[in-house]
This record gives sequence, C-alpha cells and structure tokens, in this order.
Amino acid sequence: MPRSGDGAPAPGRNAPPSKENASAPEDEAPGIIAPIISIRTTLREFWPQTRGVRRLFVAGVVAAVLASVCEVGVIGLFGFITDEVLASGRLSAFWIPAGAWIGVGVLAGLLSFSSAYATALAGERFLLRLRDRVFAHLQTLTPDYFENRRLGDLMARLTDDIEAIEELVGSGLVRIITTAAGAVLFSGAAFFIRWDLALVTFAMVPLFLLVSKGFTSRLRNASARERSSNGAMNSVIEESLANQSLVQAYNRQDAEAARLHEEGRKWLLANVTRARLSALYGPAAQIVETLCLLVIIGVGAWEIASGRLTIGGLLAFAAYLAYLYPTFQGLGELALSVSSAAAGADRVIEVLHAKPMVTDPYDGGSEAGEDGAAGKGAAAGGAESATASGRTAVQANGTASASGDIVVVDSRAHGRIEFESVVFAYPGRTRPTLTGLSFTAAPGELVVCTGPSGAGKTTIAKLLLRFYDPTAGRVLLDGVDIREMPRRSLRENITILQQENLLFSGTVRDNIAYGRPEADPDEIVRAAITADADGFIRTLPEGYDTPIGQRGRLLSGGQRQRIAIARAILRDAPVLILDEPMTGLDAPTAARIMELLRRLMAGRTTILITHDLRHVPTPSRNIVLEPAHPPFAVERPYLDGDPVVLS
Ligand SMILES: Nc1ncnc2c1ncn2[C@@H]1O[C@H](COP(=O)(O)OP(=O)(O)OP(=O)(O)O)[C@@H](O)[C@H]1O
Repeated sequence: MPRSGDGAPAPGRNAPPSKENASAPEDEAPGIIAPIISIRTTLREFWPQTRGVRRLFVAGVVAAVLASVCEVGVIGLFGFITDEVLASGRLSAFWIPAGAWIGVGVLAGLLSFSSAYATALAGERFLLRLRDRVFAHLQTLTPDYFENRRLGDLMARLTDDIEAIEELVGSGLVRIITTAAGAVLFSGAAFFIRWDLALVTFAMVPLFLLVSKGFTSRLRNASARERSSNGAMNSVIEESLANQSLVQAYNRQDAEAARLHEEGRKWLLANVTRARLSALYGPAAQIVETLCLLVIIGVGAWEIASGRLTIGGLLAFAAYLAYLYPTFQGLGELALSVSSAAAGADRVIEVLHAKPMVTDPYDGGSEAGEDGAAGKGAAAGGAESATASGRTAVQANGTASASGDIVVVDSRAHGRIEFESVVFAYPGRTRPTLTGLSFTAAPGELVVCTGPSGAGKTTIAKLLLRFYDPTAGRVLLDGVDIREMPRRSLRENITILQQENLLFSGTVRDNIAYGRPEADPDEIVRAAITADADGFIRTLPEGYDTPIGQRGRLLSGGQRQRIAIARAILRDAPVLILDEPMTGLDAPTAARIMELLRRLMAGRTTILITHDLRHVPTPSRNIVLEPAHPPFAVERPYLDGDPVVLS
C-alpha cells in the first residue's frame, strides 16, 4: 500500500492529459532516487524548525533520563533483596525495599509517560511547521518545476518523507540522546558494582557497533528505493483516478492496473529488502548479546569460586546487563532507523533546494519575496515610463524614478502592455517558441491572438504572468519591465481565464471569492449576476453554499465557465487574459459566453487567445502567430492581421 494520503486538490492536479501535463517529464523519472545527503546536513537544514518546541523535546529527554535513573535504582534494590533477603532468609528486611521498589517503579512509569507525551507533542508540532515550510516553498516555484515532476511523487514527499524527517530530527534525536544517556548511566552503575566485570562487558561492545555498521548503508539504499517507489505508486494512482472517465471510456482499466502493479512490484522488492535487513539485525544482535552474557557468566563463576563475588552481586550485575546490552543494541537500531529516515529527508531537501526560474528583483526568489514586501503592494503601475537603467521605482502617484532598486507598487496599473522583440525558448528546448514578438496594447484595448496549434499563443500569457522570463527582449506593464516589479504585484493586476476552468472542491461561493477572498457576499452575488450565473446557482440545492465537487465536476461545462467568469469579474484587475474561452461550447452557448466576456472586457486591456473567431468583437489589434519552425504549412483561416512572428 502506498503510504500517502490524498492532498488538497489544486489546479492542474487532476487535469486530463493536456499539451502541458502530457509532455513526458524530462528530468524526473518515476523511480528517481534523490541524492544521498549526510545526516549532518539534514540536521543543519531542519534544526531551525525545532525552534519553539525545543523545550518540549528537552523535557522529553530529561523525563526519559530520570526514568532510566529509576530503573538503575530498581536494579540496585533487586541486588539488595537478593543478598539481604533471599540469601540470608530474613523476611523482615524485605518490606522496606519492596515498598521502595513499587514507589520507584510507579515514578519510572510516570516519567516514561511524560517523556513519550512531550516528545510526541513536540514531534507533531515540528511536523506541522515543517510541512507548512515545504508547501510554502513549493508555492514559490515556477510552473516548470511542476511540469517536470509527477504530482503523486510530490505528495509523497509532503507526507511520508516529511514524517521521516521528524523521526530523524525530532523524536529520533530524543531517542538517540536518551538511549546514549541510558548507556552511560547503566555503564556507570555496572562499574560501581564490579569494575572488572564492567571492563569485560565493554570490551564486547564494539561487536554490536560492527554488526550495526554492516547494515546501515544497505538499509539506507533500500529505504531510498522504497521511498521513490512509493512516490511513483502515488503518481500512478493520482493520474489514474484523476482521469477515471478517460480510463473507462478507453477501456484502459487493465493497463492502468498493470501500471500500478509494476510500480507496486518495485516497491515490494525495495520494501522486502528493507524488512529483511531490519529483521536480520535483531537476531544478529541477539547472538552477540548471548555471547557477551556467557562470557560474563563464565568470568562471574570464576570470581564466585575464588570468593571475590557473591551470587547476589552476579545476579545484580546480570540484571544491569539486561538493560545495558539492549541499550547498545538500541543505539545500533537507531543508526538503522536514522539511515532509513535520512532517505526521506534527502527527498524533501531536494524540494527545498529547488529554485524558482524567475525571481523578484530584490530577494533572489526567496519565500520572503512572496509574502514580504511584495505582499504590501496592491498593484503595479502609475508610471508610464521606465528609465534606461531598468531599475525603476514606481510610485503611487504615477512618477517613476531610477533612485531605488525596488519597484514600489501601491496602485492599480493602467494596463498598457508591451512586448518588445521578445524571444523565448522553453528550458531544455533549443528551438525558440517566440522569435522577436513585438506588440503593444494600450489601456482598455482588445488584442486578439490567433495562430495554429503550438505557435506560442499560450506562451504569451505565461510570459505576461512571469511564469517564465524572455530569453531576449522585454515585457512591460505601464512602461515598466515586469522583471522589475514583485510578481505578486504584477499578478494582482492580471486576471486569467484559462481554457480549462480550474475550480476547487469548495462551495460556489468559495470559488467565486477565490480571486478576492475579502469580497463581501453582496459583491459575490453581483459578480454572479453579471456573469449570468446567479440564476442557475439559485436552483442548486444549497444555492451559493452548494459544494461543487472535485474540480467542479458536479456542474456542467457552461456552468463552470460562468463561475470562472464571475470569479474574474470579482477580481477586477485591469489586464485580462482569455485563453480559448469558448473551447468545447456549442454555438449558442459560445455566443452567450462571449456576450458575458464583453462585459468583463469593458475597460480592461484584454488579450484574447482563440482559434474560434465566431462572435469575437472587433479587436484593436490582431496578432497572428506563425510557428517559428512550422511543422506543417500554415493556412490562413485566421483574422486579417499581419503575422507578427515569421519563421
Ligand atoms: N512547459 C513547456 N516546456 C517545453 N515546451 C513547451 C512547454 N509548454 C509549451 N511548450 C511548447 O511551446 C510551443 C508553444 O506552446 P503554446 O502552448 O504556447 O502553443 P499554443 O499556440 O497556445 O497552442 P494551442 O493553440 O494548441 O493551445 C509548443 O511547441 C509546445 O510544445
């Protein structure tokens, strides 16, 4: 069984194979194993996340060490009873140590409970914080990262692999410290009773470490394979279930089952190897332990025979051994589980070290850029010109200066868009998709962009939203190079309505408010009325509070479209990108939707990407893209615009 739970649905996650997510991942094979990173690096990476829970971890350690002290006391009492009660047959000497034994035993139980509870609480809090951090980092990555990875694998990293880090940095560290402290305590006590027997005992300890060492690297490799197979299995399940209707319509159930079986088989092999190694370690350590015990009994018998040791002393020492050797064995086991957990940590570190392809001008793309200064800016714009330096501060009052490094944005953009000789090639592609695209859209203008499939129309939208930066040339908003403004501010000014209407599994209301969460209920209803969605929403069982199913599957295509339009209306940004808004709609519905879109376009700079020129209003400008390297002859059923990009 894969160990990952389902994650929150996200746009694109369940998308049917489209031109974007159908492309084969280029650098991430399903079974890819993240590079092995040292445990020290892992601790350094995640230790800061323990801030705030360190006290709890320390409390867990202290309670566990005190519990060990109690156990040492219990063994001492056992030795006393053996010598003073059993050997001499004095019942009167029994009651006090017996009562003390019970008291110390209860105290040890309470301390063990406190230790386990404090450690679990701290561990869970650490996990929560760590997951938040990894997810926040993922959100800063540009779409290319996700396009080259399988979502199921990423989900496994966010769930199982993150738990593995807690086993290493949180509870793992606590166990290491307490086990080591236990080893020191029991060793001290053993020395106190019989230093000569203790020396014999310690002479044997390296045997335990040798056994454990033989297992760790093998176990770590097996764990790394097991984790990557787990990710691959999650990916198959996610893809298959997300595309169930396609699977069933094409009768591909058996093929999908075979795909899962194949990944499951790899997982099984890795898991069996892991289980075999773990299972082998126990008996191997047991044999070493038995060997050690026999040596101690042999030496002890010799000492008793020569009158230097009592039987009670030997029994008490043997009782210490019953604690001491498992402690050493436990240290070896910990080394194994730490190795196994480190394999998960490697995969999470790989995510955390991934860098977004585009960065904000002042932060090099760190997370702070997403929610730091950028968060304060409401909108780019105001200024109509940029300085030659390229580093431009745009003030709310519309003036621009070259004095600052950071573009300060706190007003709504006018919406003037310019593409200046833009050349763009997708990462890893040698052939450019756009080869010198130039056009301007003045505020409020409509630009219709047509061209054959694959010519690069959607790429224009991606560049404008700064999912990628041009290879050469510039994209400007209100005269400012968009690389000079925080992405958050740029995107506040743009609304995109995609070919595939991406909805979440919440209610109708949640989905409309997605573009502007602070909108009040009246604004939501007004947006729905403008989008002609209010009528059908009111017929739904719970009106605006009706859940719409995963990705809005409980609604029809046209209804989803109208909710997406209402969302765009509510967002109210000055720039609008409509990417194939009429795909899959019949003629009357397309006409109706275009009518709604006209309302949305009014007063906004609009880039309308479409193959379907029916019902399209007269544009201010046409862009007819031709592929830079056409795979087929380009016919001209498009608008009478001048081709902007020619091969
Ligand atoms: N993430 C990507 N990585 C690599 N190449 C890509 C990526 N996305 C698109 N492409 C390629 O870039 C080219 C332009 O794609 P784009 O989606 O812009 O075309 P389009 O004109 O919108 O096509 P359509 O009309 O079919 O939607 C295509 O050849 C496509 O294969």
